[in-house]
Amino acid sequence: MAQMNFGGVMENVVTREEFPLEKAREVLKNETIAVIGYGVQGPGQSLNLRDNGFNVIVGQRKGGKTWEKAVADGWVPGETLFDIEEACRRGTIIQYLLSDAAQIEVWPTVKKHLTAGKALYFSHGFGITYKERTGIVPPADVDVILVAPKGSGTSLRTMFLEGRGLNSSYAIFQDATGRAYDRVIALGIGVGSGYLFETTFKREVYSDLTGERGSLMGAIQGLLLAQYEVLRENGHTPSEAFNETVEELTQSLMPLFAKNGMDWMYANCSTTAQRGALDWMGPFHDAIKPVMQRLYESVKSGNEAQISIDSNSQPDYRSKLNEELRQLRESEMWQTAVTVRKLRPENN
Ligand SMILES: NC(=O)C1=CN([C@@H]2O[C@H](COP(=O)(O)OP(=O)(O)OC[C@H]3O[C@@H](n4cnc5c(N)ncnc54)[C@H](O)[C@@H]3O)[C@@H](O)[C@H]2O)C=CC1
Ligand SMILES: CC(=O)[C@](C)(O)C(=O)O
Ligand SMILES: [Mg+2]
Ligand SMILES: [Mg+2]
Repeated sequence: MAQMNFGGVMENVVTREEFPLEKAREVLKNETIAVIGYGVQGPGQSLNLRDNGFNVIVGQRKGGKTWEKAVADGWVPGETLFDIEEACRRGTIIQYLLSDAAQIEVWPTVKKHLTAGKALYFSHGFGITYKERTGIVPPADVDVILVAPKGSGTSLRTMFLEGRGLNSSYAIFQDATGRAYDRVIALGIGVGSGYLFETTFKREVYSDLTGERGSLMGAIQGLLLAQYEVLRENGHTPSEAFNETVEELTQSLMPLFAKNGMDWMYANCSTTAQRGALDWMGPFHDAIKPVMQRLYESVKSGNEAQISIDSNSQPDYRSKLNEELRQLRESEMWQTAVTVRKLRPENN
């Protein structure tokens, strides 16, 4: 375990150098890893595990698009692809990668096959942390562990194929066998993580729900739209409003601060821009902070979890989500984006 200094605070980080793939294979050589669910994380994690030489099977509802996708990806029905119950029976490690709402519904089936010494693995602290709402309470004689890739399962797979790893956080909720640490780290390496950051189930779910509702997904759309609207309301054309709000951010300025920090991005802009940005970052911060605090409280109280459980357990939740995504796609700002993207050098 390496100790690293993050802005003056020391934290534990596991590196691939200290826990190489060969060691991970040795730790898990007698295990059958059953990946349950083949949505977004399921394919990324199971294919990386398979390519890394682990003994892995997939459990998925029979029929339907995701079963077909698993077959297309080379999982063989009756050999490495089973219905959920059979995969749970065969697995010594059960990677529970159904959507968080579906985990509640399928829990009785999984629980039945959690015999002594098995491990139950999550990629989110949701089910365990909000157990009063999910009813997910594992038996005391199994390991309960977490590896949460900090990004989409799609990126986990593409970055693995590029020979890079996506960073993940890891946690141990219950160590029944004395092997929970070795198991969780070996799985973290196996699914294609780069570095593994230590956390707890609760801290993982609180930060993850805040991040996706906040700067990563919810707040970013709110911020961009507010600026786009103000520009449009003041007579600016769609292309001008979009270029000045989104395109310049993602194509020019975001890569600069991703690479070398915000001060470096600022330093590569005009002195006029730097003066204005340094003056306005304060007011924006002060306006947004109360909303962030409200969001965190809503996460902590379980309110956000309950909203997601209630909506995502409706039979028509997929079509409702798709309808909301359609409205976003067809908004003027994101329709302008379609035309602007065509003008990028790589699309010409
Ligand atoms: N999407 C992502 O990239 C990330 C997801 N996670 C976590 O990983 C876990 C899995 O998430 P996703 O891959 O997004 O899941 P998902 O929403 O793509 O669903 C996974 C699978 O659940 C199956 N499923 C849905 N309802 C079912 C039901 N009632 N019975 C049986 N199967 C059902 C679907 O067929 C699908 O194969 C969750 O805990 C999530 O929070 C963590 C990091 C990123
Ligand atoms: C991709 C990811 O880590 C998210 C945004 O938290 C999620 O999909 O839940
Ligand atoms: Mg996340
Ligand atoms: Mg999330």
